[in-house]
Amino acid sequence: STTSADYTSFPFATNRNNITDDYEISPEALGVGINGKVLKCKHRRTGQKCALKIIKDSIKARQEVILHKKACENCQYIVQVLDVYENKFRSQRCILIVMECMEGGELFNRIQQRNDNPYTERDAARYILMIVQAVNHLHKMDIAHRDLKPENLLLTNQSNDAILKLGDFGFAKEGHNEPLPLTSPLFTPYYVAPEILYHNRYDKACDIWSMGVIMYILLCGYPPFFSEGGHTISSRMKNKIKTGDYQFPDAEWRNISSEAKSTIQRMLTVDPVQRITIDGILTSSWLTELTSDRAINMNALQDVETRQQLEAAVASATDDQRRIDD
Ligand SMILES: c1cc2nc(N[C@H]3CCCNC3)c3c(n2n1)NCC3
Repeated sequence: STTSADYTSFPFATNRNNITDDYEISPEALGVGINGKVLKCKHRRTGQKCALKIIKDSIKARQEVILHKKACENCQYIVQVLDVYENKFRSQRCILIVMECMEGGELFNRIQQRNDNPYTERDAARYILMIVQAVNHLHKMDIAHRDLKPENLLLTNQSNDAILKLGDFGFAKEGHNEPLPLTSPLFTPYYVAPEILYHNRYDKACDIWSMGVIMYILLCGYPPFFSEGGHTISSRMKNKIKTGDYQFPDAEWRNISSEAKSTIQRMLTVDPVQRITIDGILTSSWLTELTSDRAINMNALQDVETRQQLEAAVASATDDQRRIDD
């Protein structure tokens, strides 16, 4: 069960010494989120640049750290947790998470910089595939992230072939590990809620919905659901979300494949039970065609380059031979 007891002690060693013994912390904030700031810091011994998140100690804070550290192991698409410290500042107990520094910043800013020319389907698919891999890794560990958004998707560097990684596990939740005692004679089914019978599967389904919104934005540059005017959510916008009322305006969506649109439609399905799962996305024709023919294309491209290099080499060797003959 996920009672508080599970999160009072860390299942891994944390550092109790003062973090400034090992890291030089710069006042420069890399980013600001609702549950904490992220500062730049540098490992004194190795000089490695890192990111530091300081959160007030609490059961929720411990849950975030435990799930983030567990999730990042064996997954290159989740921001790596390098160190965890338990320190006290002015008698306030704090948890400090040292992470790899994602120098490319938030995907959110990258999308904004592109303002009116959104990604090509291929570029978008490159990012979406990395997000899908991260979410697949989480869902296979029975973890739901529950806060998927471009602000929590970070890039390793400023280049176009940067790797996209998922961070910020402040809302993450581990599903029920043990099966419910549905079969136990002591279990009275009269009072059990439907979501319990779904084994919290709808938690994971909300990640799929969020991915659908992110995929939509990557392909056209604006969100499927928005409120006229300001950023605050309006009741009209809420109703559009509840009824799955969105469009694919022709101007931006005319040249986008029907596979991409149908994949988005399966992700933006209002009923969580009908919504496509992460396995459904991994085996979707849009992703498989794109990644497979991309692989083929990559090989073909390399073949062409190799052939051109060979021809150039032969040509220059022939010139040399002719000069020698002359
Ligand atoms: C690791 C973690 C991290 N978090 C960051 N920013 C956080 C701020 C809160 C919302 N999610 C993203 C930034 C980073 N990094 N690097 N580099 C630039 C900005």
